Amino acid sequence: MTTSTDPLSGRRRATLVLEDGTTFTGLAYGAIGETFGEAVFSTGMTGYQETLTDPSYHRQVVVMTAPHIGNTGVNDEDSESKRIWVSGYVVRDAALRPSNWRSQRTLEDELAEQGVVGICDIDTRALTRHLRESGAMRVGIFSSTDETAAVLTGRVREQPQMAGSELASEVSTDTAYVVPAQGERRFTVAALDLGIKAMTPQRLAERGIEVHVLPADSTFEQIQAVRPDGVFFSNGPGDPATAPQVEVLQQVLAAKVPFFGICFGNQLLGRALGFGTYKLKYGHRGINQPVLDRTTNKVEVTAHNHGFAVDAPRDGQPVPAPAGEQFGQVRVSHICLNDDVVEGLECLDIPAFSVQYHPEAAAGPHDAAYLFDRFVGLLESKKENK
Ligand SMILES: NC(=O)CC[C@H](N)C(=O)O
Repeated sequence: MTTSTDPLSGRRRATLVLEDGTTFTGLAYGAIGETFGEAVFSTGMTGYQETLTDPSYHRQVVVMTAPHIGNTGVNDEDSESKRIWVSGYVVRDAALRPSNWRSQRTLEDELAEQGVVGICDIDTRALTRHLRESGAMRVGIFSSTDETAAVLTGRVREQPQMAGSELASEVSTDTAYVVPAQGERRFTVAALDLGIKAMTPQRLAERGIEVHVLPADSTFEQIQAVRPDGVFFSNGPGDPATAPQVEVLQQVLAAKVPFFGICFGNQLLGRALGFGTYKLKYGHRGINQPVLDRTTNKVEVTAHNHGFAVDAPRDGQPVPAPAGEQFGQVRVSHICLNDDVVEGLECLDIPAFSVQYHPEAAAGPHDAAYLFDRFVGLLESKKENK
């Protein structure tokens, strides 16, 4: 494949190679070099800064279906963590210059500075359709090698699969920290950082919760040490089937400490209750996914980023938790209206629930903000019964 310079744009040529041998030729975007990951697509039309900095995208190459990316630049306020986590970035038409009153730098400079290899000027519709038909798969982006397509395909196939990868430990905080409650402190929550997005503790703090963010390898004793009124498990990258935190969560549930989980946290609640998790063909990523909340029968438009899902009875009928009597009855509380994928779990006998999507809404619609209030409700009822 050639890495010669395109005379019109002055950019180097770059190649995207999927593990099935499909290749797309475009132009280098961001850092020059090579990168690998799982190719996934996001349908969000805004919020690329939040997407790029969401630790759940660790080891994924994100293809944006919105054709024009970079228009609003990058600022110091919207990042969901301290760095960009995607391992590669694929866009159709990179904005030549940002135009937004909040913009402080260009997206391309940010990608280059953080060493994120990307590609632009490829047919992202064709690539997305391919991923939709064939499923998410391993991919490489190359802008610094002249090796043949066959050689590059072979190198892509040597990369680890997403299924079976334990990644939360690679993105979690090394040390615990506290996000103070805004206004009067009403509750203390221990939040296990499996790849937590900055907006999540923020949403809790806004409701008078002091949030103790703890490293992913925290033990039940370390969680108890902050004397929490409730426990939260965050979003995060990787395959939930590999997560060692399930045992800790079972201890939390057995102790009847109020629990709320988001995304990876929902998958871990599913596994702690004895359900399986499985890999979706191409996942849900975007900010316009319709979900039904069975408690209110309301439909909400929600932000998603998940490639795995919980395998639990979808009809919403309560069933005994397969992991044992101590967990009581559980039901699927939320369902995706596009494809019937499980989007939420609710325990009926212990104070625990979770959702597969993103009520913190960064980026995304705020329809699901009520879930944080539901958690506060659980914390309140537990405190009253103490
Ligand atoms: N955003 C998340 O927490 C993602 C969870 C998990 N890694 C998945 O892809 O399904």
